[in-house]
Amino acid sequence: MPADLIAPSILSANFAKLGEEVDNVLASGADIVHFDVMDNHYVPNLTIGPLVCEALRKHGVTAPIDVHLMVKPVDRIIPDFAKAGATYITFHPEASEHVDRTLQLIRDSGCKSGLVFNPATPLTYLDYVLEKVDMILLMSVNPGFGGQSFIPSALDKLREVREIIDDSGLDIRLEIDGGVKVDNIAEIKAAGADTFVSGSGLFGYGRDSDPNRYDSIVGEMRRALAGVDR
Ligand SMILES: O=C(CO)[C@H](O)[C@H](O)COP(=O)(O)O
Ligand SMILES: [Fe+2]
Repeated sequence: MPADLIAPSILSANFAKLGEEVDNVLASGADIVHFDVMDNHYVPNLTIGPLVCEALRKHGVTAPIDVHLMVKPVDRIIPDFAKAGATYITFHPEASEHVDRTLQLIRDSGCKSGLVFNPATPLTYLDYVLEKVDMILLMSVNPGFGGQSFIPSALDKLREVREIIDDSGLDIRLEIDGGVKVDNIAEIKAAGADTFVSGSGLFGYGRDSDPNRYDSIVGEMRRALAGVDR
């Protein structure tokens, strides 16, 4: 069974001291850094690019960096993120002209590849490309902003994807993104997720981040996860 990975979304971190924030949340026991890239075109918000990813690597971050691309077009930014130190690069299939080519480009760039599904995006995008996918990311909010509420239909979708992955016998992570908190993380794992993005639930969206709380929140998430089977 794949290990549970906690993936703080730095979208809700204090950007004025990002390196410190990432160090603190990783020291609290989080596993991978979720890096939200928004282009004010595919989604109505604008965030960070390869320079910031590279800066985190230069700062000394060695944990995997999970780049969630919410951009259109997709392909031209992939080599830049690979050079900047991305570990995973995931993208929304409807933002790519050629999904198979984009997945291949990510792997050829030396990164792990993933497809992201919005709440209303059908899973048929997985047909024919499953063998080129290292991660499936299900959105449990509509993309563009942190701090939104978990959309419950994502639980059924998780169960569906868990079955697809298990039936395939492939080594594919199943990540959930949006509205994940201490109080719902257990039922999300029970539905099949193994990688849990949490932004506002960890850093605190719209209020001051408090590094002293990261230990206790990551600890509470771990305890909640330990109590359920996938
Ligand atoms: O991709 C995202 C938004 O498009 C973010 O990763 C996501 O919303 C995480 O933030 P929160 O845990 O606050 O929902
Ligand atoms: Fe994300």
